[in-house]
Amino acid sequence: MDRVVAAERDGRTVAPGTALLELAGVTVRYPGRTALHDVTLDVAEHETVCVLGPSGSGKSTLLRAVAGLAEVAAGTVRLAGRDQAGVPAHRRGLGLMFQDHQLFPQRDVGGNVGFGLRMRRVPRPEAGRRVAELLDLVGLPGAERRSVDELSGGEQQRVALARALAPRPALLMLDEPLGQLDRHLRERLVVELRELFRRLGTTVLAVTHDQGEAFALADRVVVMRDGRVAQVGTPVEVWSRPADDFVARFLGFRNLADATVGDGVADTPWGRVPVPAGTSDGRHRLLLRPSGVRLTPAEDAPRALVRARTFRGDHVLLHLAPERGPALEAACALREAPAEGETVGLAFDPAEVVVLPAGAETR
Ligand SMILES: Nc1ncnc2c1ncn2[C@@H]1O[C@H](COP(=O)(O)OP(=O)(O)OP(=O)(O)O)[C@@H](O)[C@H]1O
Repeated sequence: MDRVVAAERDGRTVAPGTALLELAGVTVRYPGRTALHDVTLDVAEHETVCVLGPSGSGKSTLLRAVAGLAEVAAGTVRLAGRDQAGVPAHRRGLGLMFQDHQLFPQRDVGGNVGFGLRMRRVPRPEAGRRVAELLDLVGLPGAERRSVDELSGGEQQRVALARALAPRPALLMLDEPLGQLDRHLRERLVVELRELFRRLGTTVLAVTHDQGEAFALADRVVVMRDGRVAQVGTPVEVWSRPADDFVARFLGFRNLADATVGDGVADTPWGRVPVPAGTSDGRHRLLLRPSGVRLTPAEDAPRALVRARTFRGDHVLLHLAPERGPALEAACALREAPAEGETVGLAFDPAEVVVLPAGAETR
């Protein structure tokens, strides 16, 4: 496959190219509601971008706007520099794989994967070669003649992926690509997909509500909230510096409170908490990562009751009811974890305190 060879040669060693997809101020309205507000986003060539967000935040609408399946009320969608206004969905050169991947049950695996090639009148021998190559790539070598309804869910998902990739789309768009699979299979497929996209040099825009999946797959993630972009960044950036209270809560953090900082220490509902060097004085919103809430035998430390413990594999999450302030979560090694009902002293590690903008509380 020439493109595979080229991609393997150039791969990700080339500097990120220009944006393949550019959304500028894109707004989409449905009757009675605006599903996307003024969304601006670039996806570079060879990049995988995952759109994350709660149900109803506009993730699918964003894909639909790019695909030409939702009317753009304001703003522009450009692909390879060309404005897509008025370009019908089937002329945008996109590969689509939606959650209900709907293989054609009356066609065998080869018929499904080759569907887009027949539509494009790719000559039979070449189409056959490409189908075989793609089945190899997705880990189903020689499966051409198998019937799709005898495949497992994961295998069907791979066939759907091969079908989306067959016409060599400039941009592959995935909507909850692994949504219906069990966790174990999803975790495995996510690694395989990432590897596959790297080899092919595919540019991908994917939507998922699963944070783990997005972080494992994406070069960058976009967190959506109520039709707007709440944050864009690499998984590490978003995880280590959530833009605001909403993103922090979406990522599963619960230890959030208003605080007043002075001389490197914050006054919080839980007591005094040291903050990272360089934090400006004044009002802030603080996130205390559970890993930064430490247990201490110090007599003068603020105290908390251990209400519950949740086993998390490599650590235990303690659900604490502090004497002062709202509930806190603390991560602690299994062998050091106190029992439920014990009272413990608390200390806070400034390296695990994240300072969010003041007034960022969202709920
Ligand atoms: N065809 C439609 N007509 C009217 N409203 C719609 C339509 N499609 C979506 N919406 C609304 O637009 C908003 C965004 O929907 P969208 O499907 O983009 O969200 P999502 O983030 O993909 O959600 P989910 O994770 O549940 O799939 C929602 O409030 C939804 O109810």
